[in-house]
Amino acid sequence: MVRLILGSGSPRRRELLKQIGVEPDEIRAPDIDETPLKGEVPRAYCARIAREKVTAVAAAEDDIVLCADTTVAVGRRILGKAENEAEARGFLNLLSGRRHRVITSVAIKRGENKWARDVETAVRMKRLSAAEIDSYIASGDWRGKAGAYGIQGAAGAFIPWINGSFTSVVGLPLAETANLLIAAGYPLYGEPS
Ligand SMILES: Cc1cn([C@H]2C[C@H](O)[C@@H](COP(=O)(O)OP(=O)(O)OP(=O)(O)O)O2)c(=O)[nH]c1=O
Repeated sequence: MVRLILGSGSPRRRELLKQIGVEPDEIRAPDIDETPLKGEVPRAYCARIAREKVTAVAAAEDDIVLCADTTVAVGRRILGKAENEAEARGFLNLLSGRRHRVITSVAIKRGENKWARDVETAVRMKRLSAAEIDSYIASGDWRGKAGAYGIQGAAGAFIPWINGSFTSVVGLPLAETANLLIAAGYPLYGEPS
């Protein structure tokens, strides 16, 4: 039986996999430097980080390792996870009333073989009032989330429109992830005949 290692400490990614009936055999959170390179654009950054995460997770030859990275992009600007309330406020002020992009890159390896997909979704955030920002910051729900919001929580009320993949915004694009897992030999819908 093939073993699946989820190379992610994100509870969202574990939940999303569960949604399609996938329970990892093990969780090994990668520890890499997530600093963008000088002049690096968001999509290239996100793709690089997901691939670095999967490289960083040690696994046996026949194990499948799955990693991902979610990055919020405003033009060429990369918004990762805010470190404190002030930074989170800054992110929300920047996103307020604007369209931005959420990119999730998924990377899988099995032995020497690697597979990857980058999924981009356009998201519009309504213009936020001071009261909305204050209340959201106080809730703490921004913590640990790229761009300092989680569409799956209270901030869902701030997002009137997306074009793309909802599960990708939450942290793992399930349609693409399912395809990658199957390509790597994971028996998602039973053993291949
Ligand atoms: C935009 C957005 C991001 N997020 C989350 C998904 C990711 O967990 C997080 C982005 O951080 P990531 O660096 O992608 O992942 P992580 O640090 O949580 O976990 P790991 O590196 O171990 O895999 O933001 C939401 O939950 N909802 C949203 O709407």
